[in-house]
Amino acid sequence: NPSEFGVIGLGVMGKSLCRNLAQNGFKISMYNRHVTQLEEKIAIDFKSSYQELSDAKAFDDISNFIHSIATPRKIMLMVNAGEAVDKVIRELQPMLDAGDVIIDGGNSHYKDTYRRMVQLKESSVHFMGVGISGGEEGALKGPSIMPGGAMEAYKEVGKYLETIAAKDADGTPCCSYLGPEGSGHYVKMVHNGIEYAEMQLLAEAYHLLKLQHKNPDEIAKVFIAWNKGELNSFLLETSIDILKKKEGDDWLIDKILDKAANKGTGNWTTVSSAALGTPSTMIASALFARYVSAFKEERQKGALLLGGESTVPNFSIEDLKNAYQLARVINHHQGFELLKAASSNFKWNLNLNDIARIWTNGCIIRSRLMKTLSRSMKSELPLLFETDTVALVRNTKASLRSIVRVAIDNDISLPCFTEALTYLNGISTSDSPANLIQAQRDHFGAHTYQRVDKEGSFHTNWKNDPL
Ligand SMILES: O=C(O)[C@H](O)[C@@H](O)[C@H](O)[C@H](O)COP(=O)(O)O
Repeated sequence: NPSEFGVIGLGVMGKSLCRNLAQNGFKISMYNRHVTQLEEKIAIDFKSSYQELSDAKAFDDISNFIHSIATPRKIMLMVNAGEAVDKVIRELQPMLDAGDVIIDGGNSHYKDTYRRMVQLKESSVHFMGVGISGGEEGALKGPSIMPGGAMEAYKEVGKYLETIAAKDADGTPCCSYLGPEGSGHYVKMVHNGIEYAEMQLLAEAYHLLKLQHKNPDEIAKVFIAWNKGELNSFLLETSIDILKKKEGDDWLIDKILDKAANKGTGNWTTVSSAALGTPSTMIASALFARYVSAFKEERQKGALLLGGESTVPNFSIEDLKNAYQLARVINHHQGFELLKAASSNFKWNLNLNDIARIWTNGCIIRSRLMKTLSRSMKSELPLLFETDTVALVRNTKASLRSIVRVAIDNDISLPCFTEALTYLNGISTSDSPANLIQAQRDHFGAHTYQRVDKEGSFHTNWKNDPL
């Protein structure tokens, strides 16, 4: 009997998805390419390692793999983003039939996804860019899935993706068709952008508590209390696990080098927000905080040459908690505003409530806040101006102000907390100083300006002396 679904690429995510598909009763074929003598056994060894894969077919020859799958074929690529995807497509395309569906489940750039869609269209093969979030465990037990591409293609593969996906509070799959072209990968990219700022906010809270000479266990206790309430989230739980992890008598966290890496999605999100003219300032701050962290030697030299004397910051846990809650809401507001801008710019007609719903389970940014947003978010109103958020701002802004003040007074760098307050003040300033910017642009570049008292655009000879 031919298989009904194929998976190419048995890395961490590929393996978990195969087991998830098999555990859900799907007849699958698995393929991993030859690289070294090791490869020889990858697919076959993997098959023999798990009972649920007993009916699965394992291949290290791509043509046998292709011919083991019923047509129209449904094949998911789980290979590294970039050239690896193009290489596999070049190998596959000559062997595929019209109507087959190729799904790219990796963290690919949405523009690459669109290019590949156009390329495969020449062979009447569908290509879908599908964001998959949740890491190794999520992929096995139920990830959050963000499909983009032709609806016609989704009709072929939706059943498989929805079955393996996490389920929301009502039991509905955290997977539904999002839109055309690279919209699926775009939504996953923004998911990761929000993830960057969420992680950075937790790192900044950890930093402040550590500067109060709290040890990792004591910091974990603070986070455990937060996790019981409104602030409950997967990333908070992850941070608690990490803070409690010991190596002998030492905490492992204290042994980890403070240089944050990245694989590109935060960068792409920041580039896209700049291109779309949407201020995703917290995601950008989180990305650049990772870049600053990479300059370890310079930071050590900076501490000696430029640093102030280290002082113990005096702040209340209550203020930190409120500041964290508000900063998270501003981060989500900016993320959804970026999705809104992309949806209108690319004419994708994204359903923001459904995206929030898909992000309530399975993914890295799943949280109680996301559940609230999936129910309350009204697409026409920016999240920040919604009644509940306005009330939250009124109740917690003082805390955010005091946390940022403590950072400034103690020479502590809190990029995301500080940016949250800066953005909040900026977006609630009716008379900004941008009028001087416009005049300066007109002065040195004749770029013209608009007036508050007359329609039209104006240019002024700013030099009082005649030209
Ligand atoms: O949603 C997810 O499951 C993760 O976001 C996943 O996609 C991956 O862990 C990212 O690559 C992390 O991004 P960085 O490597 O850039 O931190």
